[in-house]
Amino acid sequence: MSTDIRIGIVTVSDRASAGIYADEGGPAIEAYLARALTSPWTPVTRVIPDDRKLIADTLKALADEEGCCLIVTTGGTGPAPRDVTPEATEDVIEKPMPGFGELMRQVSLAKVPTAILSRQTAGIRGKALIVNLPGRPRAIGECLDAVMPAIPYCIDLIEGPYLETDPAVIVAFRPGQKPKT
Ligand SMILES: Nc1ncnc2c1ncn2[C@@H]1O[C@H](COP(=O)(O)OP(=O)(O)OP(=O)(O)O)[C@@H](O)[C@H]1O
Ligand SMILES: Nc1nc2c(c(=O)[nH]1)N[C@H]1C(S)=C(S)[C@@H](COP(=O)(O)O)O[C@H]1N2
Repeated sequence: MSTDIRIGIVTVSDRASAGIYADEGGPAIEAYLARALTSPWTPVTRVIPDDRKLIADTLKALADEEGCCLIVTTGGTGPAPRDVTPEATEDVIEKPMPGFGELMRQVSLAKVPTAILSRQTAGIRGKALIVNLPGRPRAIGECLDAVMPAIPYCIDLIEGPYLETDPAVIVAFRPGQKPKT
């Protein structure tokens, strides 16, 4: 079992990558994970435009070369012509994990009726779990609160590192194990 926990954080936004606005999404994901995880980990961050091949190449590099066990993307999940993050994710994953998108849309719908416009998905590439989040920075906590309890066990199952969480923030669920409270 590796102890070097590396997590990819990818902002997919034409405007943030061009410097038209400051990227708030990547830092919000990093801040969320810094609160939720007690295991030491290293963020590997990227800010890139909405280009299908570039997104796919970035996800591949983070999984295969950077050794990230988890890669969280933000942005480019909607219906606009340039929104291609789910397609790029599907280009590189070996196993789709549709439950992530289903649950995130379900919880998001309680916050905003346009939650159904996000095509956010997730999947496994090698020993990495890739999870898409919508671009709006406030969507990050809304979505991660829902799926984070299942992420450490998912990473156990793909033979990644053991992620410990702060139970005051996220109670990680591992079947057969008493949850740490
Ligand atoms: N990375 C980000 N940092 C800060 N604000 C963001 C970011 N991504 C999106 N937003 C905000 O959320 C709104 C909706 O996101 P939208 O779907 O238009 O952007 P996107 O498709 O993710 O990025 P872009 O249109 O620049 O490629 C934006 O108008 C912006 O205010
Ligand atoms: N939790 C949550 N989900 C959300 C939103 C949000 O504000 N909060 N915005 C929605 C909107 S308005 C859009 S267009 C889609 C896609 O956003 P994206 O293209 O920025 O990824 O995500 C949806 N999902």
